[in-house]
Amino acid sequence: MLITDTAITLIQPDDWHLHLRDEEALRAVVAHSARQFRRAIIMPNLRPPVTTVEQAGAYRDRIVAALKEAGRDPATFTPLMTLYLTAGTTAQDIEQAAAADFVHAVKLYPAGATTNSDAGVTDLLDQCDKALAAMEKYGVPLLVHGEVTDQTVDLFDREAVFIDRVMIPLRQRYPSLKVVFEHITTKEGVDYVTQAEGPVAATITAHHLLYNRNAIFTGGIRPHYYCLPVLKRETHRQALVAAATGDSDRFFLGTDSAPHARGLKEHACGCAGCYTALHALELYATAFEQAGRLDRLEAFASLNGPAFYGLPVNTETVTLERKPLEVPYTLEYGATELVPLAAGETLNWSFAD
Ligand SMILES: NC(=O)N[C@@H](CC(=O)O)C(=O)O
Ligand SMILES: [Zn+2]
Ligand SMILES: [Zn+2]
Repeated sequence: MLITDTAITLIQPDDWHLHLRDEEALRAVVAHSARQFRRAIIMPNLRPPVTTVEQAGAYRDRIVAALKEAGRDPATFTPLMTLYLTAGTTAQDIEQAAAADFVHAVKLYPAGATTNSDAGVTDLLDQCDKALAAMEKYGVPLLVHGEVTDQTVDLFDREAVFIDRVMIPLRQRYPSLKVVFEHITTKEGVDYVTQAEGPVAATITAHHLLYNRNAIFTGGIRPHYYCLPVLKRETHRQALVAAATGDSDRFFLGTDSAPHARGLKEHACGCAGCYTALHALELYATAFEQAGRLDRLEAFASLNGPAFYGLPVNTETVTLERKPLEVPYTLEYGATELVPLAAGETLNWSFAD
């Protein structure tokens, strides 16, 4: 990694948590991720969800076609596909996933926890024993949206309660199962991942590093800062920054870039998700620079993820220049519009093409 007063050059990063959607939306966003990242773990929460290897293969083909249509060489961006875990996922589904070179993980959405999670699992340990045992056996990682959906649990406590009610019993029953605690948002999440025995890691988004929950309520309600798990108080943000910029190799980059049409965000019941694929590395660099730890960006963005997934480190490099980047107010999104995170603000870094 090379850091000068005017630029940072690092091994090209990967995005270990990305929503690309489908059809028009996919065509509108895919080039943004392909511009900055070499690979990405593609979330399977489409409607209907991607539950089989066959569906994952077809989705991958649509991503590749969209890349070509956007004028990008598909050889420069590899979608790493995932399956959506349901009560119907069989050991055979997992065996097929393990045998398919383009499927890299299985994703747990607790039913009702987030966008397109209705097909998710209502009781993981009860419903998914055979699938989890097969994942442990074949080394297929389980990616978790780690929030309980119990309506008696406060929204801001759902991640911490998930650790006690689901994560700890899960890891006791399947101690060698690889688990990625996706988009962690709390000090409890950081502490758990730092201390847990066995193959456990976590992704952290740029928005959870940059903002606390005040961002949702600054001068009025700001729907473009609403995502799940929701932003937390400042002490949690600080714990996330310490984890991302610290010495543990268990934390790595996952943008959770989750596009929703502007009209569905600015709505009486607005969708959860922040769009960050446009300027992901600029946002992460801003957070690492604020912490005085730009030197840790490469491990977080480019080294720790491949090590956990057992994939090679990329050979290409990318450069961020210290040059103001004005984040646009809106982007085209099929026939509608998309509002990127930090719209209208100016960042100190610009990705160099
Ligand atoms: N993060 C979000 O707020 N939304 C994601 C789903 C998810 O990752 O939970 C989405 O698909 O829109
Ligand atoms: Zn999620
Ligand atoms: Zn997500």
